Amino acid sequence: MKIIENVQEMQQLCLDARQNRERIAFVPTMGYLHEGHLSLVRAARQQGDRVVLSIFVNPTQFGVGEDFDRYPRDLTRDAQMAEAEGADWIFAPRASDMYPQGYATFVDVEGLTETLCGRSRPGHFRGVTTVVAKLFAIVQPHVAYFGNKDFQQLAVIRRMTTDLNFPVDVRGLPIVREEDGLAMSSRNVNLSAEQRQQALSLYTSIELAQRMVREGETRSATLIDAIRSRIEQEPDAQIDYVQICDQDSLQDVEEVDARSVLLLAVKIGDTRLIDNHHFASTFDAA
Ligand SMILES: Nc1ncnc2c1ncn2[C@@H]1O[C@H](COP(=O)(O)OP(=O)(O)OP(=O)(O)O)[C@@H](O)[C@H]1O
Ligand SMILES: CC(C)(CO)[C@@H](O)C(=O)[O-]
Ligand code: BAL
Repeated sequence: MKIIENVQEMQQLCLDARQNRERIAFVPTMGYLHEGHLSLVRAARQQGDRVVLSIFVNPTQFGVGEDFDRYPRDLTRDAQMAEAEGADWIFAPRASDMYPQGYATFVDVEGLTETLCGRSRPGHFRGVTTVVAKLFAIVQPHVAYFGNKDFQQLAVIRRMTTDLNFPVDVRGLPIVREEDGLAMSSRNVNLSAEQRQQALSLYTSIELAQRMVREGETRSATLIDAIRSRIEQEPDAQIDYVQICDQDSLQDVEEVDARSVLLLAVKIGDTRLIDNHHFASTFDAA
């Protein structure tokens, strides 16, 4: 496995791979890998001749006062984990090469970015779509893998890919959870043992909502009240949002059906966590 830092070198390797008719499967990440990321690498390994994993803590998607400096980083550990899963190339550029002096171009997806994380993190998705557009141009993947954990991010990236005619097959894969249900996240390492317990309230409140829906409750307001009460029992929890939205428009819905998604963002101490649940599976199981 090779680690490439240089933008031009990465682009040339990928151009050559495409010329050799190799299928490029791409997994964009911010590193500090866990099983969630590795599930994407495994899927990419099955589909691609070349598996490219990017590791880049993208400064443009962090707002002032957010956790850019605290974001966990360990390239040596990441490289070992990626190699064990069969990644071919790690692309780990420097911020000054991705955004050199004079950089002036940004990609903005309208509508979908105005709610949920877009509302509480102004400018966040502009940074995400800008860097993903750049990564697509550098890596030129045939297929790219993202996690459903970042449900809104995936919707925004699909919109951008369609609107800008990127010839990339964007795929979303299921949320990987710890044994007790906590969604895996690089940020989980920033939780104290006590906060780690409290963080479980995101998942237990999702379970509560599922139970209520199975028992016949479909009013979003009632479900959201129950979820908020559950999370508010935790002393260090501060709810950013609890919303139930249509899977495509991301607009709030009053009644839950098989197209609805529950989305949560909660700060536990200084650590902001997200999670979600698509109710299609709840209705299927009923
Ligand atoms: N638990 C998970 N299950 C499946 N995919 C995941 C999971 N966590 C992250 N991913 C996906 O991995 C990709 C890279 O995400 P990223 O590097 O931001 O990791 P992260 O753990 O989500 O970090 P953080 O939660 O701290 O933002 C994204 O497509 C994301 O949706
Ligand atoms: C897609 C992404 C790699 C862009 O920086 C990031 O937002 C992430 O890791 O989800
Ligand atoms: N996975 C989303 C990256 C971020 O929180 O900035």
